Amino acid sequence: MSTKFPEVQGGGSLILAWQIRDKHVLVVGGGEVAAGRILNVLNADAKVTVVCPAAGLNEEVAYRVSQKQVIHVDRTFEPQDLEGVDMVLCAIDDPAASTRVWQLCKEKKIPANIADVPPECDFYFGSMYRDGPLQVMVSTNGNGPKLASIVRKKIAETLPDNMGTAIENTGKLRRKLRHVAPNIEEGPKRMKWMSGICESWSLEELVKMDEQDMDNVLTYYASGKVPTYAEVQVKRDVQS
Ligand SMILES: C[C@@]1(CC(=O)O)C2=NC(=C\c3[nH]c(c(CCC(=O)O)c3CC(=O)O)Cc3[nH]c(c(CC(=O)O)c3CCC(=O)O)/C=C3\N/C(=C\2)[C@@H](CCC(=O)O)[C@]3(C)CC(=O)O)/[C@H]1CCC(=O)O
Ligand SMILES: NC(=O)c1ccc[n+]([C@@H]2O[C@H](COP(=O)([O-])OP(=O)(O)OC[C@H]3O[C@@H](n4cnc5c(N)ncnc54)[C@H](O)[C@@H]3O)[C@@H](O)[C@H]2O)c1
Repeated sequence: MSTKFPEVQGGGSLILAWQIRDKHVLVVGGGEVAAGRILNVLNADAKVTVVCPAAGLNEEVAYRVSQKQVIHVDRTFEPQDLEGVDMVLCAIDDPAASTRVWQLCKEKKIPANIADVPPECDFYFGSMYRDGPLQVMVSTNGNGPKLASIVRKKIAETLPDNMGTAIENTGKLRRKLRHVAPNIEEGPKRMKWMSGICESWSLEELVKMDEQDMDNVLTYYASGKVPTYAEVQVKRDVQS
């Protein structure tokens, strides 16, 4: 039966942008897969501890340890390592030990990912594209990780190189707008005006927008008018 509401399509994942800034992430293992996990969580500003015998560290993980980007515990995993930890990422070549890590995490209610063991994952990793503030993640929900990487590359090919800069500038403009119109009651007007700018300005215009343009475009906000890029440039000519 078709209704006016979206059909529920069970069997998917809840894809979120998890905020782990300054949270404690424990990475168990220091091989190639661990290196990828470490980069992912460092990119999200987490505080990272790696537990792994020094002899097992690969070149990239050893580099992160030497740069003090992560704390290194030079031995195999022990249950006390879970003390004060907010998330666990396990990537070791010892299935029995990794199942033990998983069980302990469940006892302590710590979200965990045991690489390559879907039944022992609270969340899966996905294939990631990053351009400044823009992140695109592709998941095949366990069906084909290699295909996730192929789809991610196809999506990335369709995105302009400067998409990240356009988004960064939009973020700056939105923050400035909140200074100009800080009141909660202004929410609907603020959102309508901001959406208007995003819809009517081209990507190139958003990329070119500098501080002076931002201050000029914000002078239109009070009236609710969404100016064109050209109108904002006219103000600039008068100012110089
Ligand atoms: C996306 C990516 C992210 C990342 O890990 O960062 C990722 N795997 C990647 C690569 C990859 N992994 C494997 C191959 C070999 C080819 C192949 O098997 O297809 C390749 C290809 C390669 O290495 O190029 C082996 C593999 N992977 C899993 C199993 C167990 C199983 O399926 O039961 C087996 C062993 C199967 C066996 O023994 O035969 C399971 C998982 N791998 C996931 C994520 C989660 C589901 C994501 C999704 O479905 O979208 C999930 C469920 C859990 C998790 O680990 O989080 C990353 C690509 C990053 C990139 O390049 O952009
Ligand atoms: N999801 C994925 O994308 C993916 C892809 C390839 C492999 N894997 C799986 O991830 C796991 C790790 O792969 P890898 O290529 O990084 O392996 P690796 O052999 O390069 O690294 C394993 C690391 O675990 C360490 N280790 C072993 N037992 C430990 C313990 N008890 N405590 C702490 N450290 C311990 C070793 O010293 C080594 O550093 C394997 O199980 C592999 O099947 C996952």
